[in-house]
Amino acid sequence: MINKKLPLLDIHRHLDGNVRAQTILDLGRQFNIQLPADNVAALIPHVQVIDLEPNLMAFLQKLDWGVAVLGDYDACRRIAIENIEDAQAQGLDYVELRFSPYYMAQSQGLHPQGVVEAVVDGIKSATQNSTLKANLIGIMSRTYGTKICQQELDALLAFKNDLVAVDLAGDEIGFPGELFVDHFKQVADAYLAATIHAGEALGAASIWQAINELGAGRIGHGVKAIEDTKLMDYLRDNRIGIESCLTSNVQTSTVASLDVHPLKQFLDHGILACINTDDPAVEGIEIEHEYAIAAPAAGLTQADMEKAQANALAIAYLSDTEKQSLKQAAAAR
Ligand SMILES: O=c1[nH]cnc2c1ncn2[C@@H]1O[C@H](CO)[C@@H](O)[C@H]1O
Ligand SMILES: [Zn+2]
Repeated sequence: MINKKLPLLDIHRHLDGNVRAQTILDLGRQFNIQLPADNVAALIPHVQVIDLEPNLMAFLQKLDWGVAVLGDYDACRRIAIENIEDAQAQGLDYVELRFSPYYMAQSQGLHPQGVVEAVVDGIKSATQNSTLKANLIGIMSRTYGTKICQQELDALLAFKNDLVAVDLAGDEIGFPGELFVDHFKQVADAYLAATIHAGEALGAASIWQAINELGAGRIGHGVKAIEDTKLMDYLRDNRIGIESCLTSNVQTSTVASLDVHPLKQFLDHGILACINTDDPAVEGIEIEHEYAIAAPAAGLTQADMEKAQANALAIAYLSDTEKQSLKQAAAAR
C-alpha cells in the first residue's frame, strides 16, 4: 500500500499514453475524425489493453488513437491539462510527465515544436495554483528513425529550459540505442539529463549501452538487468535508478507474470528502483493499483513499497531542497 506519510511520485508516465477515452471521442467529433466506436464502452477495447499483448509493439499500437485525434495545438494543451488533473486526482505529490512531440504531431500534420509549446503551456497553467509539482521529459520516438528523431530533438531543445530530461522510447529492437549516440551528445551539451527505455524488449547489453554511450542516469523498465549481476552491482554503486512499471511489463509480455517480475530483487540488491504507471489510460490502471495490487503480486512487502517510494524521491529530477519540502509536507499530513 501507499504510505501517505511519504511523498507519492510517478516518474515514468507518458502523457500521450494517458489520453482519456472520453477525450478521444470529443476530439474525434471536433475534428471529424472517424473513430472505431462512438461511445466510451465500445471505444475502450481499441484504446486500452484488455488482455495481454504478445509484444511491446502490439502494446504500443493501443496508444495510436490518443494521438490520432490531436487536430490542433489546443487539443495538445487539453490533454496536457487533463494529465495534471488525473495526477492530482490520484493524490500524486510529484509527477514527471513524458511525451513525444513528433508522435503527437504526425497524425494530423502538426509541427512538433508547436506541440512542445502547447504541452509546456498546458502544464504550466494547470499547475499554477496547485500543490502538485510536475516536470516534463521530452521523448524521441526511436520507431521513426534517426532523422525524425533529430527533428524531434530540435523541437525539444527549443524548449530545453522547460524540460528536465530527454528519453528514447518506442521500438527498442528495430532501432537500438547505438543509432542515437549523436542525439544524446546534444542532450548532454544542453545540460539535460538522460533517462532511457532499455532492457525492456532487448537484453542487459542494451542497458549497458544506454549508460555508457547515451549517458543514461536512469533507466526506464530495465527488466533485463536481472540477467547480469555485474550490471546490477553497477546500477547500485552508481545510483542509476530503475523506473519499474509492473503492469506494463506484463501487458507487453516482457515478463510472463508479476510473480516473476525482478523489481523485488532490484530492491533487495540495493538498486534505486521505484514503482510507476507508464501509460495509465492504455493499461487501464493507476498508481494506486500498482501499489495495492501489482506490487504485492510481485512479492513486495510493505517495507519494500516504502523503499520504492523513497527511491522515486531519491532519483527524481528535483533539487535537494525540493525533495526535502516534499518529504516534510507528506510527514505533516
Ligand atoms: O512501455 C513503453 N516502452 C517503449 N516505448 C513506449 C512505452 N510506452 C510508450 N512508449 C512510446 O513513447 C512514445 C509516447 O510517449 C511513443 O513513441 C510510444 O510508442
Ligand atoms: Zn515508458
